[in-house]
Amino acid sequence: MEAVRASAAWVASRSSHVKVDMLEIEKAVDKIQGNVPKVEWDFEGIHYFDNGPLTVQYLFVLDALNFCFWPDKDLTYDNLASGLKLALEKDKSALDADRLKNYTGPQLRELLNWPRPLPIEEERVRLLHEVGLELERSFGGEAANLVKSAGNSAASLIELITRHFPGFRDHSLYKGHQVFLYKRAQIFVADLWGAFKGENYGQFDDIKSITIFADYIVPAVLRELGILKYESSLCCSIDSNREIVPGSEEEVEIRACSVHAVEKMRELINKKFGKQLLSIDIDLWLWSVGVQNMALSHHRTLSIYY
Ligand SMILES: Nc1nc2c(c(CN[C@H]3C=C[C@H](O)[C@@H]3O)cn2[C@@H]2O[C@H](COP(=O)(O)O)[C@@H](O)[C@H]2O)c(=O)[nH]1
Repeated sequence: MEAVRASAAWVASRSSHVKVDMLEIEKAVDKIQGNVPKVEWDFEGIHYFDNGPLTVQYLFVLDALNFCFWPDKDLTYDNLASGLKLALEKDKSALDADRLKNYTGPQLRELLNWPRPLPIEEERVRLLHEVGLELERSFGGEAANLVKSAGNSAASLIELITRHFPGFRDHSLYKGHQVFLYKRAQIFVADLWGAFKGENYGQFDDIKSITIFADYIVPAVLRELGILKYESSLCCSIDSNREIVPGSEEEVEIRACSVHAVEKMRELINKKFGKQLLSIDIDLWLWSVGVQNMALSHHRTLSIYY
């Protein structure tokens, strides 16, 4: 994803509220001697997997809704992944395109077995409808056909997704420049790759083009490691749980600098230790550290992108 890598670097070079500390990247890399702890995809054991097209449908719906859990303090990504899994195990047609087109908010809650309205529920419902309609119109109702159309290319799949599904167009304007982060489109590719272990629907010959997924957990871990430095008013806002406006310089800088910092970390590890590490490997390690550390404060932005 050259557009993501390039625009993240562009933001990092002009950033004023967030800085990437290269010395701290070097220290972190030396500390682990270039050995990024290997974290297995689905280390939590919460995802649906049957090695076929229904898994692809599951992952696409999962990543269509994979954003903004924090407004409900009890809701996490785990609830979404395991809720959709249980729903599918009960009813194999629960995620069929014609069903996705018609879910209401209360039905979605019921599907996920969640007792109260979900954060930004109307948007979640709208995005489900968008997925159902467009899958039906252009891909015979099946996310598996969307993946097949990309011909084992991660970059082509991301292009297809962002062309057909506006809800996945995770971009913003920063100092007059269009910045692409494509978090949910990229994480869908990574989920396919992880679930199918690089084969079948998970075979992507250019998997190394994927960057990390700019969410609200990885930046918090990078800050904790000292790799991201925030100016004091931003520190204050985050530590006091004040919301950061979507599309603000602060928000774009936090996300773009996270992508850029991990790209620099990966380049350094690969150069210094002769490895072929992927950004996905670093992402899953940092993310798993972050979600297990409940004390980390993260930035809070109401967004459908992450
Ligand atoms: N960078 C990055 N962000 C990720 C994930 C995942 C899950 N990936 C699955 C794939 C394989 C594993 O087995 C994982 O289960 C979710 N998120 C983001 O985190 C936030 C939710 O946090 P909390 O509210 O605490 O649940 C939210 O923005 C969500 O979009 C990841 O891998 N990387």
